[in-house]
Amino acid sequence: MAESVHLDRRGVLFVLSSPSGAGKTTISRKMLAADPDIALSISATTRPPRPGEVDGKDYHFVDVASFKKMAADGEFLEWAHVFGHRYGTPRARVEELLDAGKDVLFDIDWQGAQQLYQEAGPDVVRVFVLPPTMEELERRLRARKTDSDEVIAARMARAANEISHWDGYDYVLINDDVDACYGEVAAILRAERLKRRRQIGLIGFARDLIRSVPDADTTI
Ligand SMILES: Nc1nc2c(ncn2[C@@H]2O[C@H](COP(=O)(O)OP(=O)(O)O)[C@@H](O)[C@H]2O)c(=O)[nH]1
Ligand SMILES: Nc1ncnc2c1ncn2[C@@H]1O[C@H](COP(=O)(O)OP(=O)(O)O)[C@@H](O)[C@H]1O
Repeated sequence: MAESVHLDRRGVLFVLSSPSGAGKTTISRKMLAADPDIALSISATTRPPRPGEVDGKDYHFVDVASFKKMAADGEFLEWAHVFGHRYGTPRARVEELLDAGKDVLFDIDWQGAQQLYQEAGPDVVRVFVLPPTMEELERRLRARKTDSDEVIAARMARAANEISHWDGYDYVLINDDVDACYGEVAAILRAERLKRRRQIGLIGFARDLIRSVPDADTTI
């Protein structure tokens, strides 16, 4: 059997955004569990941890002074205020993952998606997840049992604003059935990985194929 071919490619910066409660964390976890070639960008945040969240795994939980220092030192690829707290993407981990040949998953809001796109342009793939209805969104926020009524009300109040940015994304999905939605997200990632401009190894591979034909007619 012929040796299998491995071609180098540019990593995908895969952004998942949604109004709070629509299911992006659930979908992210499925992606990370199923696919060893993509890893999560772990954001820093000044919001307090929720029960079950692990420092350094879900977020880096930091105080405002530390966050401000990180921002002033240029440690963030992007950062934004969300729900009265600061959230930012540390640059170093993203660079390390890309250097190691991984794709990177970002669970960030529309402001982050916009800033990342300004930094990394065509390497970024932006996916927005919508809830089937606003009633279902609120039901999910309550079912999660991680936030007080006050926090849930603030997240619902902000949801319409977040949704209004849907048209700044490359793909928009409705998370009705979570497995179906995850299947769509996985299909997007598979197709984006195959894009010609990401497959930088193709240039040499195609050239070698052509050169390997002794009397190739390469005139057009
Ligand atoms: N711009 C930006 N947004 C972030 C970052 N990390 C998380 N977010 C967004 O901040 C919002 C609040 O996140 P969180 O408090 O974990 O609640 P969630 O909406 O239930 O996931 C979500 O829209 C996240 O996508 C970040 O590093 N940068
Ligand atoms: N398609 C779905 N149908 C029903 N419940 C869902 C679905 N997707 C996610 N959930 C649930 O809704 C809640 C919010 O999901 P989560 O992934 O935390 O949202 P987000 O990260 O967007 O805030 C969680 O309890 C999760 O289990």
